[in-house]
Amino acid sequence: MNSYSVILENLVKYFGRRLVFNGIDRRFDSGNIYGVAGPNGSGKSTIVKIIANLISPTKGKVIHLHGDKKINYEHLHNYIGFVSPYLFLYDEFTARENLLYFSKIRGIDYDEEYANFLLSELNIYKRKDDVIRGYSSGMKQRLKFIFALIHNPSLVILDEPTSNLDTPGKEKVYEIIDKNRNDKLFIIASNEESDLSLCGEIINLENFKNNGI
Ligand SMILES: Nc1ncnc2c1ncn2[C@@H]1O[C@H](COP(=O)(O)OP(=O)(O)OP(=O)(O)O)[C@@H](O)[C@H]1O
Repeated sequence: MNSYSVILENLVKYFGRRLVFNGIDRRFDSGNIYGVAGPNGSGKSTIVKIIANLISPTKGKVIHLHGDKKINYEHLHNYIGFVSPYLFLYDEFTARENLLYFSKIRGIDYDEEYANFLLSELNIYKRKDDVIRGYSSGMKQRLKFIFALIHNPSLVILDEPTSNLDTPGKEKVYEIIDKNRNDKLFIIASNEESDLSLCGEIINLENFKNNGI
């Protein structure tokens, strides 16, 4: 498996005149788990969305490397798994249909066996043919993990990964992260101490608020 890296070069984000963060230079390498911390509104979701190329930085850039090859943004979705409170599932479809259509949209072969394995791991296999509308918030969160992992991505970005999860759900998520920590790159945005305790290195966004004055 090739290594995967994300390089942030002088990343700056403003929304209008409000500075979110300024001057972030970092390199993240696979085989590691990185944390992004900071109080509510400090920019954790914003920075991970920028890393996933869902929104643009005001200044600076993000480089994704697979081995020593730079990845074009149009192919980025093949390499990234993203769990986020901002990710929406199709409420009228079942879990299985959601996974199937998601794979089609992404142009990846749907691996039913692997999907069933993940559904069992996350303990929602028995509900896979129920429409999502009837899922609890914790079940939806479990399904988001399956979405993030189904295409075996090199980079897994987790924004508030354990929100709505019960203790067995959290433990399962930590177990999956631990199993994959050697060959994937994990970036976890969270304020939960138990999430951050998995991380070898933590960026606190409070340290990137100065205006350069
Ligand atoms: N689309 C947007 N337009 C304007 N301001 C925004 C937008 N998205 C986020 N912000 C602002 O950017 C700042 C950072 O928000 P963000 O959601 O990244 O913080 P967070 O650290 O993830 O917060 P929380 O811990 O509450 O989830 C906040 O001041 C927020 O109001």
